[in-house]
Amino acid sequence: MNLWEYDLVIKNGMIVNEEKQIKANVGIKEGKIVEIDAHIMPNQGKHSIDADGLYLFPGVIDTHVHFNEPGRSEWEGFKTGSKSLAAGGSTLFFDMPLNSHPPTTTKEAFLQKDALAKEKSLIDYRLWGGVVPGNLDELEKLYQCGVIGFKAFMSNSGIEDFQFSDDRTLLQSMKKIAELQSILAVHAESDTITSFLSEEIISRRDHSALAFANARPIYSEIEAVQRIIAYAEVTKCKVHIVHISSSKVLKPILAAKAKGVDISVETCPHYLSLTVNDLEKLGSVAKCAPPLRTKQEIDNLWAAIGKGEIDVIGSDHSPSLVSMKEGTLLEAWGGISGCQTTLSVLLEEGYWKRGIPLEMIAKITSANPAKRFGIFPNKGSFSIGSDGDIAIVDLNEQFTLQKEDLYYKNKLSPYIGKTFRGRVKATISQGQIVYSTLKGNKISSPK
Ligand SMILES: NC(=O)NC(NC(N)=O)C(=O)[O-]
Ligand SMILES: [Zn+2]
Ligand SMILES: [Zn+2]
Repeated sequence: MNLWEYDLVIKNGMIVNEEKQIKANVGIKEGKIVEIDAHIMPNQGKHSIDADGLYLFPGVIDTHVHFNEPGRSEWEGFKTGSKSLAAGGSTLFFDMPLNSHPPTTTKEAFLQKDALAKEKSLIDYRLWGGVVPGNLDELEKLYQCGVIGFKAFMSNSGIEDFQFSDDRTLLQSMKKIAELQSILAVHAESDTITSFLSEEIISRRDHSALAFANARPIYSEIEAVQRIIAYAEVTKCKVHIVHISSSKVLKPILAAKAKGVDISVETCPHYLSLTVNDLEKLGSVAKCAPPLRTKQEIDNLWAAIGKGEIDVIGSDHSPSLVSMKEGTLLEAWGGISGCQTTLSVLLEEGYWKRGIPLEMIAKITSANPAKRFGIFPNKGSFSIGSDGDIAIVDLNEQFTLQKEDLYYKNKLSPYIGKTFRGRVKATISQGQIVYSTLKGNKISSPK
């Protein structure tokens, strides 16, 4: 007979879901939420957490990380990557097909990566499959392996072993992905525009932040988005536009949605908090593509979030060796490490500075991604029968991020030294406490 009714009880926390906040106790058993009630007694749980004064968010689903394993595990890896996510309140991630080697463009590569993720990840995960010129015949096999969706680039990916897709590759792959009823995530920048403009600054040897940003302009994103929308209309393929840097890119996406195109959109914490001036000041630690924009663009993206126009937040954690961030801005690795700081950035910039409701933050970090990628309500929901995936947050705790706080293999972050209000105190993934800084009478286990 089981002595305990629940494996874990979290009492007195304020539960935040996409619609409302309620104060209740939560009972978790065998990895699932089995009770949400004002009356569960804490001693009914084998383990218990006193969350009085704390907020319980549905575990953050990070739809966009590059953990580089196998092949480039010196850059990150499933162990350090998932530990960083857990420390930031994430309980599920979708790993991108590129920056690992081999890239996840074949069934064999999928199986190799999946075995490593299974062995090493602290939290739950899914893998993206890659679309590259020449791997059309692999898409169905990848789908059968259980990929969460497919990813293609419309411009240079920054890495030799993952080529961007020409228009014909896009059309053929989208037709296939539509048949499979899966989804294509797209890095939408025009290669023609970005390479044309980049050649100019390279020949001028202009290494300034503004030159880099101007060589990857907003209209290059808009052009790519418009083209992919046209291809979505032709093929009826579901699409998801990753990491938009400006609300101007949102306009054609919203217009397509209104016309019935099955399209969704992601932005990242860095487009919601950092500007091209920060790139100038911080250097290549803040280099990414598309690049950081202006304060006005940040405000406009937040306004769009307030209106519910952005579906999903992904960190686009794209780490590298520290040495790859040295040298000039044009040579340095393009990608920001950010998977640990998503919730803190959203709480500071969204909730505290701009009054974005906590429910909206829960929606774009958890409920929406789960719905869009077909895993709701098992994931992304605070309800009976859902996975016990919870981030316990002290909204009022202020902290200044230190390099030593980071669990990344390479401790790079544009947020080191920045102060945030809202700190993750513990993370529960499928009922297991995978991260906790709760102490003393706040957390108890059988003696
Ligand atoms: N090779 C990359 O990881 N690229 C990533 N880099 C960025 N965003 O700067 C991305 O997602 O495009
Ligand atoms: Zn990208
Ligand atoms: Zn990425």
